[in-house]
Amino acid sequence: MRQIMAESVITLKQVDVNFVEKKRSVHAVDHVDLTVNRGDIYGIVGYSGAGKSTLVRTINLLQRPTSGAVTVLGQDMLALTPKQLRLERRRIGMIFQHFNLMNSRTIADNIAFPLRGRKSKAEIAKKVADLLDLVGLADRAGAYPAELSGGQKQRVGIARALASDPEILISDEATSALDPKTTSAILDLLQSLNEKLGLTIVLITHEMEAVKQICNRVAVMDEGRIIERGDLLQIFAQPQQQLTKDFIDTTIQLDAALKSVVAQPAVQNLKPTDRLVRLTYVGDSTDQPLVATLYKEYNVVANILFGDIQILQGTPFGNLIIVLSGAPADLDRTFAYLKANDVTVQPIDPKEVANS
Ligand SMILES: Nc1ncnc2c1ncn2[C@@H]1O[C@H](COP(=O)(O)OP(=O)(O)OP(=O)(O)O)[C@@H](O)[C@H]1O
Repeated sequence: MRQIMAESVITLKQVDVNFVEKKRSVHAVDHVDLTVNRGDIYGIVGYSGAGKSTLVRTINLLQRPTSGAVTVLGQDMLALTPKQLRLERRRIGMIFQHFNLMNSRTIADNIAFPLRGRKSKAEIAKKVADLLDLVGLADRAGAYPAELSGGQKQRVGIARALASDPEILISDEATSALDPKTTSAILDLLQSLNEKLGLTIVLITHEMEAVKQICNRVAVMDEGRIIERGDLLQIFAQPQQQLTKDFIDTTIQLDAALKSVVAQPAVQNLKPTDRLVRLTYVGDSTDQPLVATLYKEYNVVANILFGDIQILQGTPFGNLIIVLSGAPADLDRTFAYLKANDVTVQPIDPKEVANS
């Protein structure tokens, strides 16, 4: 059988960035290893100051690492001459939070800018028209940036980044200045470019929601280090680090759900043997068969107080807050059954939630 091997397009090995200033030094990136494969949409998530921007800027050497190795599309980036580096950077597009457009030039001129002197006027005009079409702005070629909405400006940023047909696109908080609906539309556009053009995307963000929408792989960054990484589904199903869990919980607004759940009578009047738990699962088990099985097979009644099912890469990701009532031995068998079926069970202490 023919095996399709993943082709690595970005490899960072022990990349370290230390900013030394007069009075202090900042270890912005701390010996990071990272491999991004062709066709990935690789999310890097972390709070402000975690080192995400600095890390991704080492990919195209906008930031030179203090030490470590950077290989992009088979090139040892640190071995390139300045001229070679300029050429290599054309294969790595970049988009930014604040769009970085030239306000005195039209949309078409902004997109044409990286192509000047490299192609004939007619070729540039054709390319710009194709790019505007690709990002859904075919009718705005003559407009100026100030006449566009934030989402439209980012579409121009994307078109400009694609002008030199890059194989990799780095997105540095590209949706952070946009409202949720516009964010979602821009993420959809990035996903369609990944599919249509085979574009590899590295997406840095402080919003797990964005990662959830389009990424197939994710790394969580904290204090310059990658503290956890993996396939999106694997990370959502079995997060190991508290920070990763916190980021995932933001996507289901769990804190708000817990607060309202613990105020409900079903929780206020828990019997000593009742168990208030959170169930998390990735995959086919949906709430209804699960609840039916617990009752039929184990005599345990499950009262669902909160349920959230999202679809990640076509696979359900479910979170239930539930009261389980039954005889202690039946409850024990229920927990064993849930564990065997890869459903994570976490006890919830109502007092702790109420006081948090
Ligand atoms: N050129 C610089 N000189 C000195 N310190 C810097 C420089 N660039 C970044 N830093 C510091 O490095 C750390 C990491 O910053 P970085 O911008 O990479 O984080 P981030 O996760 O991208 O956060 P944000 O989303 O806020 O940009 C921060 O403490 C920051 O102050």
